This record gives sequence, C-alpha cells and structure tokens, in this order.
Amino acid sequence: MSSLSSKPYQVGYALTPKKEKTFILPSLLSHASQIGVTLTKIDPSKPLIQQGPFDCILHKLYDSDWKQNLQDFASQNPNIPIIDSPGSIEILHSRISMLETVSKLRISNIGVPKQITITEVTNSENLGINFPSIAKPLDADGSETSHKMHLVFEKDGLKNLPLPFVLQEFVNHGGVIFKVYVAGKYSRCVKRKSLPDISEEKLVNLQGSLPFSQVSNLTAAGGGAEGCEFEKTEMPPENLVKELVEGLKEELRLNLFNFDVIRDIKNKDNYMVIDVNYFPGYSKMPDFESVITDFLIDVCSKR
Ligand SMILES: O=P(O)(O)O[C@@H]1[C@@H](OP(=O)(O)O)[C@H](OP(=O)(O)O)[C@H](O)[C@H](OP(=O)(O)O)[C@H]1OP(=O)(O)O
Ligand SMILES: Nc1ncnc2c1ncn2[C@@H]1O[C@H](COP(=O)(O)OP(=O)(O)O)[C@@H](O)[C@H]1O
Ligand SMILES: [Mg+2]
Ligand SMILES: [Mg+2]
Repeated sequence: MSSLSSKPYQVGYALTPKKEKTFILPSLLSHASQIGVTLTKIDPSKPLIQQGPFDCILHKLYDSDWKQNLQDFASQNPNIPIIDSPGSIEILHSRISMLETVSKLRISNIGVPKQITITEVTNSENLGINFPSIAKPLDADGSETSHKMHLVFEKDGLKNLPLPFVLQEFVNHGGVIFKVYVAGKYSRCVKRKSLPDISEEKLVNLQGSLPFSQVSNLTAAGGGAEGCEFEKTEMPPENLVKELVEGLKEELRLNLFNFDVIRDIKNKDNYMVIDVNYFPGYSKMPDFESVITDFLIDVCSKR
C-alpha cells in the first residue's frame, strides 16, 4: 500500500460530465488522498501522452477518438494499467453478447431469460417468445435511448417500437432485483425494488405495449415488493453469487462492472441474469469510498 510518506499514486480519469458528477464525489477524493491516491481529470480531447504522469487510467468514454488516444498512450506506456480495455467493454454494448457471457459459464441454477433480436416486425412469423415480454434496445451503449424499455403483452404490441430491439421473456420475480457490484477482487450483492409480477389475471386485461415510465399504472401500490415484503426477501446464496462473479470476471476480463439478477418466482432455486453494466453507479454501494480507493491502490501497486 502507498502511504503519505511515499509519493501518492496518480490516477487519471476520463468520464462523461454525468458520471463525473456521480462518481468523483468530494468524499471519494478526500478518502483517497488520505491514503495516498490522487485522482486527476484527463482532458480527452488532448493527447493522453502529454498529460500525467499517471500510475493508472480510469475511463468510461466510448468514442473512436478517445479509443485511438488510449491506444497511442498504451503503445508508449505498456506498463500503465488501463481500467478497462475498450475491447472487453464492448461486449457489454449489445444486450445479446452481454448475456451470452452468462450462458457460456454453464453454472447450474443460473440462466438468462429467453430472448431474440428483432430487426423488423412482420405479421406472420412465430417468434417463439412468450408474452408478457420486454423490448429492450439492442444497444446498451449508455445513450439516453439505451434504457428506454417497453413491456409487451401481445404480438400486436411489437408494432411501432424503435428498432432494433431485443425481445426478452418477462420473468415474475417478486418485485425484487439483486445487483452485484464488482471492483477487482471486491464484490457486493445488494437488493433493490424491481418491476411487479404480472399475473395471468392481470395479463388478460393488458393489450399492446407499455413504456416502463408507465409501468406503475399496473399496480394500485405503484411498484414492486412493498415495504415489509422487500425487507423479508432473502438474498441469493453467497457461494452462488461468488461463482457467478468469478466466472464473469474471467469471461469478461473486466475489473469494474455490475450485473442484475432476479429469482424466478416459479422455481426459487433458479436465478437469471438480465443485465451487465460497465462501470456502474458505485456511489450507491456501501463503503463506496474505501472499496474504490483500495481497488485503485491494488491496480497501481501491481504495475
Ligand atoms: O448513473 P448511475 O449511478 O445510476 O449508474 C448507472 C447504473 O445504475 P446502477 O449502478 O446499476 O444503479 C446503470 O445500471 P442499470 O443499467 O440501470 O442496471 C448503468 O450502469 C448506467 O450506465 P450506462 O448508462 O448503461 O452506461 C449507469 O450510469 P452512468 O453513471 O455510468 O452514466
Ligand atoms: N426478463 C425480465 N423479467 C422481469 N423483469 C425484468 C426483465 N428484464 C428487465 N427487467 C426489469 O427491468 C429493469 C431494467 O432492465 P435492464 O435490462 O436491467 O435494463 P437497464 O440496462 O436499463 O438497467 C430491471 O431492473 C428489472 O426491474
Ligand atoms: Mg439494469
Ligand atoms: Mg444496464
């Protein structure tokens, strides 16, 4: 570990203004500086090789100029860790390839919901997907539209949705989702409220599709598991989460990611991964400041 008696580690970060606001918090900067880590903003429009020196680079920018800038830096500084490699991050930019990594792991009791890519909507073909389902934009590239989803209750509901999208079967899961945050060797599973279950009875009265922003209209209470139910919801088995984390780390070759897991209400031993995100909102995670600082020290000290 670095200490104040030696030179602090210099971490350069290149983030969108939104990410900077939610991640580079005063509490993180002050905790990091106390134990010998300085975080410095990179100007992504200027050559990285003219900035620094850095002991490690942290980034979440995807444009081609930035990727070129990173590559130029990496070829001149092969020993400076880049968190993470743009090639590895890219796997998470398609909602198909992101979940293929989960299927590859072949862990019993862990799966993904059935899904297909829709590039055009025709009347005739049988899709082989049950309703209700969710239409998710194929690209998960952090853009505003990449999170705009629709619940689809019948085939007719597929018309007029923005293409291309992934059509994924909706899995009733008791209105609770588990989010597993990974930062290097650290991981932490937390629970959050999710969409409410859709019963057969409810479904008969539902037509077409509904944007997520209106999903609260589905329940009088306005959301997933309420108060007490949420508190009572058991966490997934620790060893299962661990196996999933280790498997995904090896498959994805990423340090900073989280994934969303739901438990099938019909078979409580079965879990499904529905989403994997690069460099998620860590500040919502317990002990955010120390977890991230310890991770940065680990990365800088290993080079
Ligand atoms: O902004 P936040 O803190 O809500 O973080 C978002 C994440 O929320 P979470 O940590 O899972 O609660 C969010 O996770 P979800 O997709 O909502 O599961 C994404 O990682 C999002 O990044 P992007 O827009 O997909 O590039 C993340 O957005 P960025 O902060 O990276 O823009
Ligand atoms: N297959 C599914 N079955 C049930 N609920 C789902 C399913 N997929 C997504 N959801 C719900 O929709 C939310 C958003 O979907 P997600 O794939 O995580 O998109 P995003 O990348 O925008 O977070 C999830 O947090 C969960 O509440
Ligand atoms: Mg999600
Ligand atoms: Mg996501």
